[in-house]
Amino acid sequence: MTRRAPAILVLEDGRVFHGEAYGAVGETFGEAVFTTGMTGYQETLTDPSYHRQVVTMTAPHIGNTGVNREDDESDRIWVAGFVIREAARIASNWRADGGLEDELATQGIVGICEVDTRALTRHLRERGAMRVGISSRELDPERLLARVRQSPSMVGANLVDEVTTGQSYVIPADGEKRFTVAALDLGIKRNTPRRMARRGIETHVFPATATVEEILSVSPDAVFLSNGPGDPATATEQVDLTRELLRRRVPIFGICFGNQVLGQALGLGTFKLKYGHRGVNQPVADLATGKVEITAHNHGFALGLPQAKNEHGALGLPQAKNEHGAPAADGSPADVVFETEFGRAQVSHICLNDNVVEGVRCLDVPAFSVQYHPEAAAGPHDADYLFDRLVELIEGGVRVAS
Ligand SMILES: NC(=O)CC[C@H](N)C(=O)O
Repeated sequence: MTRRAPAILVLEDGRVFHGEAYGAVGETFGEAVFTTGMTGYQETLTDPSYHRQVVTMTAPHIGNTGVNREDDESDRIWVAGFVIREAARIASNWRADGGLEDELATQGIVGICEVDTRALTRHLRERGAMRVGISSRELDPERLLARVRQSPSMVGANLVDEVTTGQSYVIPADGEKRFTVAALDLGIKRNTPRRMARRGIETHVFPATATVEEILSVSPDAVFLSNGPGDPATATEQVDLTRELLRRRVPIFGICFGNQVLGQALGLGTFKLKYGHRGVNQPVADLATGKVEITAHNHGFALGLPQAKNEHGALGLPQAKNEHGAPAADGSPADVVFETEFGRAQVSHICLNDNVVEGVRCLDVPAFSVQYHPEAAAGPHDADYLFDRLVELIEGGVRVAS
């Protein structure tokens, strides 16, 4: 085996990791984040929500299953850089049609391997997500650090226009068409229309700049607000559009960035989590049923309710109040109902690791959204029922006060 070129990774706070070039040889900058998924590197790499992020895989052995043409979540790799511990020397999977490293190199994605990813992850958990640079060209940490500190921050980054489709397109229903959904592409993953198609939904995907008139021109039964990269506080156009849809009582379902957009349309704020939630084993409670689901996450921001501060002075879940404004008897978060311009809304889901708001549901207009990923690419599938709730919402079967 030929020796790899040396590479360095330098964090904004000056911490340096040494490794070897993996994928394209070169230099890259972005926000350093980690994901704990033991599987699904291909879905991660091609998820547009990771645009401008340098992703560290905590799974220690990456590339084992190569890459295939079926698991891509979009038509390219979006991560700004890729950090792994050990590169698999052989790709072995019946669906593989290439190796991961070749794919990264072909797409010009700079990566680094032989990094102590456990130490890097612990550092990010202690200090929080921060900017990072990887280089297999500039090997002087001080010089690279200066460039890291000049690179743009994720806070305030408006990235939706960089990932959205240029043209609208249609994903047909599987079998008989029952419904039409207009999806606003803020960085949509391919598996979402696929999950909808299974339920007889034809999805019309629109660019992020679509107007209400354009969206309503396909007579949608519901509007879907997709996941996407960047700081949701910059999504003012999409928030305005969502407010107009709420005013017209068009059914709405949102995922991740879409949840942050719906939440803002309801008057909530967003805030940056210390190091975010990324992985495929995050426990979420559905407060309507009391069930806990294991879910896929990829978010660095979350919705905060106006009074939202927990005992650590952070995170999204407020002091539980019932609809009369009194503290819930058992402190149950299920009673977190808040007033919006569009009637009452409720926190529908929370993350059991840290109480972050993971979903909201309107009680007086037909709209709901979740911060995590029911499309489950890559897995697990516990939250698939949310697409059934979308169908129920369309059919008017979801509890919507008159
Ligand atoms: N997956 C997503 O939609 C991410 C939303 C947003 N960019 C965040 O980091 O929170």
